[in-house]
Amino acid sequence: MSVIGIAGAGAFGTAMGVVLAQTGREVAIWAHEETFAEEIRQRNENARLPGVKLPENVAITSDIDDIGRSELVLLTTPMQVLAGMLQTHGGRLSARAMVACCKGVDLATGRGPVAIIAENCPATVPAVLTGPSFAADIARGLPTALTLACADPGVGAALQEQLSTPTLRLYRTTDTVGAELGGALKNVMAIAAGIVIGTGLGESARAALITRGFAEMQRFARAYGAEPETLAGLSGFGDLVLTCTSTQSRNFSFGVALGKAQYFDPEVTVEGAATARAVAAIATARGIDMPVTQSVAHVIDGRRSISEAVKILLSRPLKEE
Ligand SMILES: NC(=O)C1=CN([C@@H]2O[C@H](COP(=O)(O)OP(=O)(O)OC[C@H]3O[C@@H](n4cnc5c(N)ncnc54)[C@H](OP(=O)(O)O)[C@@H]3O)[C@@H](O)[C@H]2O)C=CC1
Ligand SMILES: O=C(CO)COP(=O)(O)O
Repeated sequence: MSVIGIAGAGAFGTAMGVVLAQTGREVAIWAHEETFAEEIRQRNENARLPGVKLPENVAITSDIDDIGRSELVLLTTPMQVLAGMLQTHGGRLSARAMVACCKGVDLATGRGPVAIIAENCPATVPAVLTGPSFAADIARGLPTALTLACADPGVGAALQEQLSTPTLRLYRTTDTVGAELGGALKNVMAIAAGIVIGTGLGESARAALITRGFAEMQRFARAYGAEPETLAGLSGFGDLVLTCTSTQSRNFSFGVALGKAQYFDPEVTVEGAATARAVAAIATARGIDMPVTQSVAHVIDGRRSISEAVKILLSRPLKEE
């Protein structure tokens, strides 16, 4: 039986490993540090996904060769380390398809995961798995629906079959650009929504922010040739709603902490921060109007206070919706 390889032993990689193993398949999860791999093996649990025991058919390894010959590899590292990881290890991965689960835009290059996979692993077919799904929900077997995007329709259909489970329902598209941008941009909006709630601006303001944030996401994605339907689907609108309204979201919680001027653990993965900076820079260079994203980038870099950012957003010229 073929092994499903998972590169990145965080909450999401572990949750995917658990749910896929429940269908009887062999899964190998690669951690980049042996000490962490050993800790997971000892406890039969990953501290990044507490309370979830690993089934017997999930192996934890720190040897990239243990996932090297997998037919299929899920890439579950944070976005900002994806390029470095594939530059180092991509040559050892011979998978026919690699499915990026990370959400964001690479700050150094302005690229999404598909372009990074294509550059580092040209023989593989890149795909994207994204949508509204907290790792803890997936691992607990709660119903979850995601978008599987692959430009090759045949490979996309095969991946959809391979990665769907009784609780994880995948919808298919060939629009990888729309899928990866939806997942990247919703995290920026979640930080903004968190700031709105943290500063006490209210639920009405959050609804306005989500709606105008969605308009902004669509504008940016359109400039890259994405299909509007993709943005309106699970990978865009669906994930935007989840992440902007749940305290389970790290991006939202980071925004709340910013709004309340409270400490936030820098070790926590907050993909929207680097993505806000990356997208703001691209938007400026390409003349794409992205006021919420620009404000988030300014606030997290300390170049603007939250009250200044809100004032600027509210004093923009009145226009048609
Ligand atoms: N958690 C969730 O609910 C969801 C997450 N995602 C996405 O999945 C991606 C991963 O998130 P998540 O699993 O939550 O993150 P976590 O913070 O839980 O884990 C990230 C993992 O990546 C590891 N890592 C760090 N640097 C490297 C590297 N250079 N090479 C290999 N591994 C590395 C970390 O190891 P260490 O700490 O030991 O350095 C850690 O185990 C993100 O893009 C996120 O947006 C998508 C949907 C849901
Ligand atoms: O992407 C996610 C849900 O779909 C997880 O969101 P956070 O990274 O904000 O926790």
